Amino acid sequence: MSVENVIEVRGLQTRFGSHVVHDGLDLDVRRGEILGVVGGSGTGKSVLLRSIVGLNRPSAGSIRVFGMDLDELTGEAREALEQRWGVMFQDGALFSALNVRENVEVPLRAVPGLGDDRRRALAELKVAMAGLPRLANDKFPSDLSGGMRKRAGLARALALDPEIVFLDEPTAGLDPIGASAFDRLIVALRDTLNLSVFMVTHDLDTLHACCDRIAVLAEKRVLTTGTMAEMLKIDHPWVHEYFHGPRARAAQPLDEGKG
Ligand SMILES: Nc1ncnc2c1ncn2[C@@H]1O[C@H](COP(=O)(O)OP(=O)(O)OP(=O)(O)O)[C@@H](O)[C@H]1O
Repeated sequence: MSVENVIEVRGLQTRFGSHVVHDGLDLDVRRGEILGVVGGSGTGKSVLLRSIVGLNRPSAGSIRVFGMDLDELTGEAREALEQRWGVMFQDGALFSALNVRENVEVPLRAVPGLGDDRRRALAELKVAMAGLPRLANDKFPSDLSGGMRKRAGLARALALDPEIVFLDEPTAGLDPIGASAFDRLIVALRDTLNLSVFMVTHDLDTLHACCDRIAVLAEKRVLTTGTMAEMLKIDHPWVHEYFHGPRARAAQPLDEGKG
């Protein structure tokens, strides 16, 4: 059975002035998978996410999402493609002057013919789906904990019933219990909504708990992709240190740690 790729990146080069961040980067994201993107600080994980969603223009190479190149689309066609994904940025990127429900309503305002009541009800549904209590709807970002802000950002990413969700370090800054609850939420949402998930993370527990495959960014490209079991066998200094270092051992589920 052939695997359907929802994202295909080929020969991507990204440069800022003389600083080359990506050079000859290839990556596939398969429909229905949770792909974890890891790499040292500054290897260009967030820039890759921003490039795929069209916020950063590549210097060379191609990025196709659902078989379409964002750069070749204009106007309504580009908007239609952009509405097939949702992005949760690292700090939630919420509008501080809007409460949680109003933040989630922002993308819904682009839907033609959606009345105020229905838009409000839909936003409240997404807030609930992101695991926030009803009373969170009326709170402003400054009144929320870091974990609640992340969930509000997730609710906004889900507003338009996306097929792909991009998550930039979803568990960063969360306590271990909050992070593990967030991991479970991501898997549950993928399963119930048939999402494909592109997730930048440093969190080894999240990689174990959520990710079907992992892509490692190093040397300006995707050095390797595979399952956690495959990562454990890679003989590259950074990959080995990352997946076998002290933190990795602590994150390993007990059955994997044996033998
Ligand atoms: N708009 C920009 N202009 C110039 N340089 C940039 C810009 N955006 C990112 N960079 C540079 O690109 C490199 C990669 O940044 P990026 O944020 O993608 O790293 P990262 O892998 O996500 O790191 P971290 O794990 O620390 O978040 C960094 O050196 C950063 O300074």
